[in-house]
Amino acid sequence: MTSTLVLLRHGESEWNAKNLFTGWVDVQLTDKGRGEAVRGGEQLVEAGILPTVVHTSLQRRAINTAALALDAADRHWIPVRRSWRLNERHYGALQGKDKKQTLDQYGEEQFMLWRRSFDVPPPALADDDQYSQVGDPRYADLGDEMPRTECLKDVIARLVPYWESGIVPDLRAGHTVLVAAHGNSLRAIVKHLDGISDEDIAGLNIPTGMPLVYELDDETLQPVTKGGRYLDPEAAAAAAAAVANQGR
Ligand SMILES: O=C(O)[C@@H](CO)OP(=O)(O)O
Repeated sequence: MTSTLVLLRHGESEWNAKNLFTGWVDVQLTDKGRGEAVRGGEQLVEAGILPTVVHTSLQRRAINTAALALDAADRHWIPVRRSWRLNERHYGALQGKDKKQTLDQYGEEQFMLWRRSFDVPPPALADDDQYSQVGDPRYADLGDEMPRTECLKDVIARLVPYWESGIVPDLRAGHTVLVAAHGNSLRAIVKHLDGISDEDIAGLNIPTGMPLVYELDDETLQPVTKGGRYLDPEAAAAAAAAVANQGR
């Protein structure tokens, strides 16, 4: 027997459209992003995959994507769980910076280290920066855990406890679980599930608004098929390549 897990990156956000590093800045979806979210929900219906519980980050692009996709699937009523541990990677001092300008200023190697290396975080964001989340009430309980920058390794360290305590129990209870989150928090889940090496994860990119479906063995919760499956694999491959090329 298997359990079904659906990973869904939010639809295009306003800062995706402007090519800005986003991280914990709580930007809105664009009209295109809202359309992607609805289409994601329609794809789930066409595939006969109906979520019975949804997990989201605390960021509106993921929250609103989940709501739009579930509404399109007539599943707007299912239980919702949210955690900061599903938030996008905190992008440190790069938050709000233009990706192309950053590439031009620092060069390809440093740019890609910051974007995709496993363990090199960008410089920390100052607490008085306009894009800091210090003082945001939704993070009031975090105390020392509140990040000022993160690399993917840091995201895995804060996300896996939620995977174990929040998502695994729902899978074990037989739920079809939808996780609506972000490019890098979902890369963390995929790395954890598929056992991808610290080097190889650099090459993995997740497109916006496209459901990625994993069947997990009930006993081990290991993927039956590594990498899962996109419901529209050709469109997902093209969109993932575009994410990889951002800044160029
Ligand atoms: O800016 C961000 O927060 C992320 C996702 O949009 O960007 P990147 O793909 O460069 O990690």
